[in-house]
This record gives sequence, C-alpha cells and structure tokens, in this order.
Amino acid sequence: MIYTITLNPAIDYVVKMDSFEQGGINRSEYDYKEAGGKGINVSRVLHQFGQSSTALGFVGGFTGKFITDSLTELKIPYDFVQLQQDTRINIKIKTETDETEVNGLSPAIGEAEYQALLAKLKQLKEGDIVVLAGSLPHSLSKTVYRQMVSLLNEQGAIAVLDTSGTPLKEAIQASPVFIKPNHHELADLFDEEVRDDYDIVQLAKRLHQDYGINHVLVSMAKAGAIYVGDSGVFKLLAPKGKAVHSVGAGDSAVAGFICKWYETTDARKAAAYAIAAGSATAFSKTLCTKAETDVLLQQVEVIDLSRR
Ligand SMILES: Nc1ncnc2c1ncn2[C@@H]1O[C@H](COP(=O)(O)OP(=O)(O)O)[C@@H](O)[C@H]1O
Ligand SMILES: O=P(O)(O)OC[C@H]1O[C@](O)(COP(=O)(O)O)[C@@H](O)[C@@H]1O
Repeated sequence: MIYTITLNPAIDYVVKMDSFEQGGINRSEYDYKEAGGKGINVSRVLHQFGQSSTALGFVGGFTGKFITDSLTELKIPYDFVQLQQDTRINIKIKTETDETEVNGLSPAIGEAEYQALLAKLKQLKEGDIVVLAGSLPHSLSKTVYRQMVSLLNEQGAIAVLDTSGTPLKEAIQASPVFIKPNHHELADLFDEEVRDDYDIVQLAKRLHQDYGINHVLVSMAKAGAIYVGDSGVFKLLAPKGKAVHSVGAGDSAVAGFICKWYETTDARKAAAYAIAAGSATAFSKTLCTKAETDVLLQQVEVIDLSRR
C-alpha cells in the first residue's frame, strides 16, 4: 500500500491576473481553490496514474473540511487526525511573467493529536511506501520527520521524503529510501554553492554513500533532474514547453517516481517518469494527467553520468 503524510496541508487559492500591482487593487482573471500540500498533491497525481494511496496527516476547521470533501469527490481515501484550528490557506498569484506565493501559517498541533498520528504510522506494514512531504507545522519539533523515518525503517516500510531546511537535515540522518530535493534545497542542506551538474552529483553522492539513501533525485525545474543512487548516476533532460503553472511540479515528480518504481522497481524508468510528470504539471493549469505524462515521457532524454 502507498500512504502520503501531509503534516501541513493547505487550500491552494490560485489567482491568475495579467499583472500584479503591489499596494493597488488587483482583480483576478480567473481563480480556483484546490486541496493542496505536498503529500496530498502526491496522492492526487498517483490517483491520476491509476495508483491508489491513502492520505494521512492533520486537517481542521472549514478549510480542513474543504480538503476532505475534495478528496471524497476525487475518490481518494484519507484518514486524517482532526485539529481544533483551521488548516491554512496558501495563495498562489500567477501573472504572465511570474508566480508569487504566500503560504499561510499552520494550525497548532497538540501532543494528543501528534500521538494519534504516530499511532496510525505504527499500523503501517513491511513493504508499504510512505511519502512524508512538505513543511512542518510550527508547533511540531524539527525532528519529527527523523523520528518518523526511523519508525518506518524499523517497521520495514519504505520512507520517501520531500522537505527542506532543518527538517530535511535532521531526517537524512535516519536514511530514508528516496528523497527529492530541488537543487536549491540540496545546496542549503550542505551549505555549499551548487554551480553545475558536477557539484550536484558530488553532493547527491554524499547523500547516497554517507547517509545510505538509496535513491536521490535532484530536481532542477526546466533543466530536468539528476539521479544518483543504487541504479547509477544520470541526468534527465526535461521536455521543452511553455510553463503555465509550476505549483505542484515537484510533487508530481515524486508521484511519478513512486508510481513507476512501485510497478517496475526500475529507478531509471521511475526517474524518467518523474520528470515527465513534473513537466506535464508545469505545462498545465493544474496537476498533470496520465495522458499528458505519457506523451511527455517520449521526450525525456537520459544521459549517463556514471563517470562523474
Ligand atoms: N519550466 C519547466 N519546464 C519544464 N519542466 C519543468 C518546469 N518546471 C518544473 N518542471 C518539471 O518538474 C520537475 C520538478 O520541478 P522543480 O521546480 O525542480 O521542483 P520543486 O517544485 O520541488 O522545486 C522538474 O524536474 C521538471 O521535470
Ligand atoms: O508545505 P510547504 O513547503 O509550505 O508547501 C506547500 C505548498 O507546496 C505545494 O504542495 C506545491 O509544491 P511543489 O510546487 O514543490 O510541488 C502546494 O500545493 C502547497 O501550497
């Protein structure tokens, strides 16, 4: 079974306008609201790919109800811990030239609520794939992903991690099986400059060899990604196209990897599918479909970098 854990979900309120005037009255050309947050997006894309997953995490208030209603409508199973406070709202302002994000403040999580989530994690079984994704609510310790990865490893479950900053720095100590930092997050992790592919490969190799992470996929937006792991070292060039809305591209890449890897256990195929899914989302108004991803997969070029 596949599970996604979103500790800090959000309603993504996406607003499109020609241009954004700071300090002025702006009116949207169109807008919409979606159930978001990294793990939830992974579940939504897996669902598009015909792969079932259960969404876990915390939701609360009317915004939390919006999320559970959306997942019910999409027929995506969930089992969230209910909070007293409202789930946050993240605003995504999209103009012709750029994207501005205002991510809301997380609701408070009490000890009893955290323990209720841990109890659900303790039920997970050997071979389950568990995606831990997104930022941490402010009331949780920065070490919770590290604790969760350790717990999952002990249970024989497969921990997949997509986060940044201190929670990422902590969690890599517990050796998740797969991580997908983007190149900025990788540079922050080691507090080193990343100037070119060579630098990325060296840092990703440290994650693979020194931290025992089996698969490291470093995404680089329109430049594609670099994979370093049990299946070698290679670069994946992203398909060319017009970026329409890149929110969720990283989550789609995680979903693409897991989906193909679950089906084939072939990390090279999984990485190619990850890039196709990420680009398919970047090229559309919302998250990618399977048909869009399958078309773009033909355009993903894989370059072997094993000698680097
Ligand atoms: N402008 C773009 N053009 C083509 N592909 C893109 C673009 N932006 C993102 N992608 C695809 O989505 C993947 C993840 O995007 P990225 O921005 O690196 O992730 P994150 O959202 O986690 O920072 C990339 O590896 C690439 O395949
Ligand atoms: O938990 P964080 O880091 O604040 O990120 C949450 C935001 O990231 C998203 O999951 C999109 O992430 P990506 O663009 O990295 O794929 C949004 O749905 C959500 O608003």
